[in-house]
Amino acid sequence: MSVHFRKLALIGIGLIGSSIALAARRQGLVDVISVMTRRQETLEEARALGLGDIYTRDAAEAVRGADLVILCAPVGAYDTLAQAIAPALEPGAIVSDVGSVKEHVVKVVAPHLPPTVHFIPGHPLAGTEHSGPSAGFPELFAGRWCVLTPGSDVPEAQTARLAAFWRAMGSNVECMDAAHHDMVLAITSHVPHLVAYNIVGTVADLEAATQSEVIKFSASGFRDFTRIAASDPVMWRDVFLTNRDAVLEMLGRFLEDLSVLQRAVRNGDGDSLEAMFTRTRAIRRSIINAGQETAAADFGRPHEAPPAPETKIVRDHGGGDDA
Ligand SMILES: NC(=O)c1ccc[n+]([C@@H]2O[C@H](COP(=O)([O-])OP(=O)(O)OC[C@H]3O[C@@H](n4cnc5c(N)ncnc54)[C@H](O)[C@@H]3O)[C@@H](O)[C@H]2O)c1
Ligand SMILES: O=C(O)C(=O)C[C@]1(C(=O)O)C=C[C@@H](O)C=C1
Repeated sequence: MSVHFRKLALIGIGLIGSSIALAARRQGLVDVISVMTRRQETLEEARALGLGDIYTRDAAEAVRGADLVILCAPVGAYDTLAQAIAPALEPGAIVSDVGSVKEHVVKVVAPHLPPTVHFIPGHPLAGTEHSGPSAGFPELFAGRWCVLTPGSDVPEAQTARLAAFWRAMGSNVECMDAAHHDMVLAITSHVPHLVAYNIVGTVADLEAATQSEVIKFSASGFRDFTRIAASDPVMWRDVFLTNRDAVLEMLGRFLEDLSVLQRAVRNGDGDSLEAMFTRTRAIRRSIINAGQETAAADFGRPHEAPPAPETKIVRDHGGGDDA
């Protein structure tokens, strides 16, 4: 099993696409990188940064001859992009993506793909609030999880090959089914972003209404929220349009728990508040400790031999054939 690919096609070259280009190049995982994007201006930016070897606005041309294709555009563009690349895909190629939602991706991409390719949706749980080709950096995936959601028809060796690619870029890899992914990410990523967008919007409205300098004197806790709320508007619009059910379910749970806190504040229930905050402080500390352990992995050395496949299977995939 080889972790090396002849030609990697990146369809979309923003924060995630450019980080893959830089990491794959640095680790010697690919011979040729073709870069496709919709706008000429973005393509020229990618070219100036030297992110690839071939630059095109034609998605079919980008994937021709590629043995690894990764969709790195906002998920709202996937349907059209899948249709465009399908006739040009090389038999045996791995087709993957990095989208923040997974059931929708399976639903809109899989029906267009020929049966000769291996479709393995993916999601690196790593990012920043920045976007565009110049936002990428090769260490983005180091010590971070990458979730793969292969359908049951995908040979294990192909999933292991893609998992080895992500591990060579520094990621830990876990497989799960698409619906489980969407539920977990709804509460750990999508609802937190919604909360950040909301609180920053509320503060801005209050500032305008009271004509006071609320934002100028904001403390660092609020500034942490503004970082998240600065995330790409198109990407996040698409996340909420395509993971609606899971987000609404988790938002309901979140609002119930918030009203428990509201009651504790109203009643002056210090014991409940302190117990809650003690629990969440412990969670933060355990995340930081776990992060330090995984980041200590030996990422950064040029990739020499493919690591043994040790991809963890969390659940059988149940969503691959719903397309
Ligand atoms: N930003 C994050 O934190 C993060 C993390 C993990 C996964 N993701 C996922 O990665 C994907 C890309 O996100 P990003 O942060 O790199 O976004 P980005 O805005 O930085 O880049 C998106 C790129 O997609 C391309 N693009 C946009 N519309 C297109 C279209 N219609 N056709 C072809 N190309 C198009 C452009 O090259 C653009 O630069 C999204 O699906 C997102 O859900 C993002
Ligand atoms: O660090 C950040 O800025 C992010 O928001 C990254 C983050 C997240 O952790 O929620 C955002 C969206 C992704 O799909 C994966 C990662």
